[in-house]
Order: sequence, then structure tokens, then C-alpha cells
Amino acid sequence: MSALLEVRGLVKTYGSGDAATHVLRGLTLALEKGEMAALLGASGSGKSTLLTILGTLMQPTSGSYTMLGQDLLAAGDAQLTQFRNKHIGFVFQFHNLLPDFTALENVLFPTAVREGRETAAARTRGRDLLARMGLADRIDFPTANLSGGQKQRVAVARALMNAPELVLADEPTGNLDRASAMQVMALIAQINAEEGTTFLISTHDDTIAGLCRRRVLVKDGVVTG
Ligand SMILES: Nc1ncnc2c1ncn2[C@@H]1O[C@H](COP(=O)(O)OP(=O)(O)OP(=O)(O)O)[C@@H](O)[C@H]1O
Repeated sequence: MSALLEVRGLVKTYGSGDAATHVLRGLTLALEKGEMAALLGASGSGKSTLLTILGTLMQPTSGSYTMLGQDLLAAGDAQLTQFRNKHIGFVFQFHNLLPDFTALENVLFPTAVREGRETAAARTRGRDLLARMGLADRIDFPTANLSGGQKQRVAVARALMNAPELVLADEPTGNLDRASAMQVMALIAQINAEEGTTFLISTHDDTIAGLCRRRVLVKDGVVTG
């Protein structure tokens, strides 16, 4: 495996003065290409903060961040947007799907908006991903009519649409029952094995963490294990 990303000495402080919350206190973490890692830590330890910074959606207070050889803290907004669209996928606990649109439209939407058009190749990839998520018979269903587990599988397919090197998942199984959670994790593991996509998955659930090959524990603002 080779290096995908590295953050060093990451500090994130929200607010200032008496109201300051010191969340990350010099955190260092490297992820290799093809890793599947669980991100663990008590509530409020900074997991979402770290995922948001890794996703280039927020700047740290200080520290360094390189991914695929690029210094992402030196990049401008337009450059970051382009980098994020190409290389990073996101899955959240609340999937943010458009309920009136079909599963396929939801998967294609971000790519179509970015490119200003919807290509045949994109439709083929979207259909293929939904089929691999076990949703071949739900491709043309409005997502409002899908179960929670099915919706989350659509969200995983959407995150994978551009074949990103990195997928950041913030409690992706947090509101699913055990069977659906295990199904989503099995599909993530399959994509990890087949496409070499790196996953960093925050979770409070030991069983979910046990399905990942590596555990990253955040405590007192640093990685402790
Ligand atoms: N925008 C913000 N402004 C001020 N404080 C914030 C902001 N976002 C998060 N925090 C604080 O930073 C700390 C870390 O929050 P974060 O959401 O990163 O933790 P977490 O580990 O993801 O928690 P959980 O497991 O409960 O989701 C918390 O104390 C939170 O209240």
C-alpha cells in the first residue's frame, strides 16, 4: 500500500477566548491507499470535526494536510472544490437524498450538476453501483419509497459515483437496524476490496468497528490508538 493522505499536528479550535473549544490538539494521522478504518472516540471527541477537515469542507486552525501529494491547506477554493469532487466521497448518517427523485437520479445528480450533462457512461456506472448495492429492482423508485437501509445504500452508491480514492463516512449506519447496518458494511467492504477505495468510517458501534481492518481512536484531541 502507498500513502493516500497525511495530516500532521492538526489543531482545531472553535470560537475564541473564554468561549473557545479546543477539539483537535495536534492530531497526526496517515491513511494508506486501500485502507478500511474505523474512526472511534467518545461523543464530542472531534470525529465529525476531523472528517469535515479531511473532506476539505473546513480549514483547521493550524497543522498540515497533504493528499495525493498535494498541500490541501495551500489550495484555493476553486481548486479545493475540484479536488474534492474528483477524489472524495461522503456518506452521512442522514443521507440527504432528494425524496421525489429516483434512486438512479439521486446517484447521478451530483455528477450531472458538476459536468452540466448526464452521460451514457455515468448512467451505466450509476446503474452498476446500485445493482452492486443490491438495489437493481429499485433503480427507478423515488427514494421516498425506500426503506432506511435501502436509502443508505443509495447514499453509498452516490458517494462512489466518481470512483473517489477516499470515502469519508460519518456514522453511516447510525440510524439503521442491525441487519441493514451489516448489509451496508458488507457492501462497503466489497467496494474496498474490489476498487481499492479507502474508507474512514466514524462509529460508536463496536461490531461495526470490528468489520474494519484498522481502528483510529481519537481522545483528548489526538489519535491514541
Ligand atoms: N461549529 C461549531 N462551533 C462550536 N463548537 C463546535 C462546532 N462544531 C462542533 N463543536 C464542538 O466540538 C466538539 C467536537 O464535536 P464533533 O461533532 O466533532 O464530535 P464527535 O466526536 O463527532 O461527536 P459525536 O460522536 O457526538 O457525533 C464538541 O464539543 C462540539 O460541541
